[in-house]
Amino acid sequence: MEVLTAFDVCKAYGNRMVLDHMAFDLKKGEIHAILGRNGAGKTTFIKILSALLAKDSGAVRIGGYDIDRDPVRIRRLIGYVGQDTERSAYARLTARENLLFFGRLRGMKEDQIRTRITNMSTDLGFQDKLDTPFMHLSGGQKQTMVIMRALLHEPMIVYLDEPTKGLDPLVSAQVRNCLKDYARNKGKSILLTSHILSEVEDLSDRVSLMRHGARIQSGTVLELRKQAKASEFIDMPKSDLPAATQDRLSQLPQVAFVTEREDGAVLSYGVYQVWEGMEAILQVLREDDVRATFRHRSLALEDLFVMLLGEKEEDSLERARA
Ligand SMILES: Nc1ncnc2c1ncn2[C@@H]1O[C@H](COP(=O)(O)OP(=O)(O)OP(=O)(O)O)[C@@H](O)[C@H]1O
Repeated sequence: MEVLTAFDVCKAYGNRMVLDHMAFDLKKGEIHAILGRNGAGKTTFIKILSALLAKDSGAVRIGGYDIDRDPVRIRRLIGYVGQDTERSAYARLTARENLLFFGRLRGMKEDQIRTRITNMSTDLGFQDKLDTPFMHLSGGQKQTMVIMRALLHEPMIVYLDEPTKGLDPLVSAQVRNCLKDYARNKGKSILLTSHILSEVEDLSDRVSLMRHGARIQSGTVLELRKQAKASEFIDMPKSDLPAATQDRLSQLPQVAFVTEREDGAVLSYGVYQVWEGMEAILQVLREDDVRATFRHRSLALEDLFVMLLGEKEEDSLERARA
């Protein structure tokens, strides 16, 4: 059952189209991640879904309400964790005072707020920070408190814009467990954006890929994996491969996709059949008398990101498999 549907949502800043007929839906109890490169329009879209920013056209329904007719009711149904953590709480109040204040504002009873604070702070290892003024918390601790603020009144839908940005690995894992529990055991829905693809893979039931303000793909991580142009990768240090060998390898019919790791140090050759691919690659290395260290690995969400969203896709590094 859908708790949120959005159709044909358009938004321009001046004459720059940022959302171009964006469509999206969120089901009850679902964690749905929106992925896209910087500037794809994710934050703008979430602000529109939160009734914080007006769209130019299109339709959004949340919990049976239309966002143009019932923005106030819709705001009551959602919790929002934006990227501006600093301005999401009162600096001089302690974390507990902030949470009590926002809970009261949401119409919660005092004992209900206190119980939620105790439970969430235990889950997130935040008990000993509750009485620290917000301004004296570290960046990660502030972020944790802002997440608690969003979940406090147990809203039907929570939007999280890069929720674990700036958190250490332990706290990130606690936040992820807390979010999973919120969706799986309380039946709530979560929309998140993240650039940490392992996190998306761990958390999400569904993923939507966004490019230039529009959704270009949607599905489970498994479904997206099936669309990949290659399923196995042979990684080799670029410095081990002369340019001529790189050319020959990229021309191999067994190689469906070539990508370069962000730092430019490693080339990844995507193949369908690992043995067949490896044999062909080794043959070229032998013929060119090149000694290269190489590593085999299976497809990661990062590879999908480059294949489906990356600029390299348009750069002809990738060749369609005949
Ligand atoms: N208030 C604004 N006025 C003008 N342009 C804006 C405004 N807010 C965002 N933009 C532009 O709209 C585009 C989409 O921005 P948005 O923040 O929605 O992207 P995003 O996908 O969330 O990016 P990121 O992953 O970097 O957070 C960007 O090019 C941005 O510069």
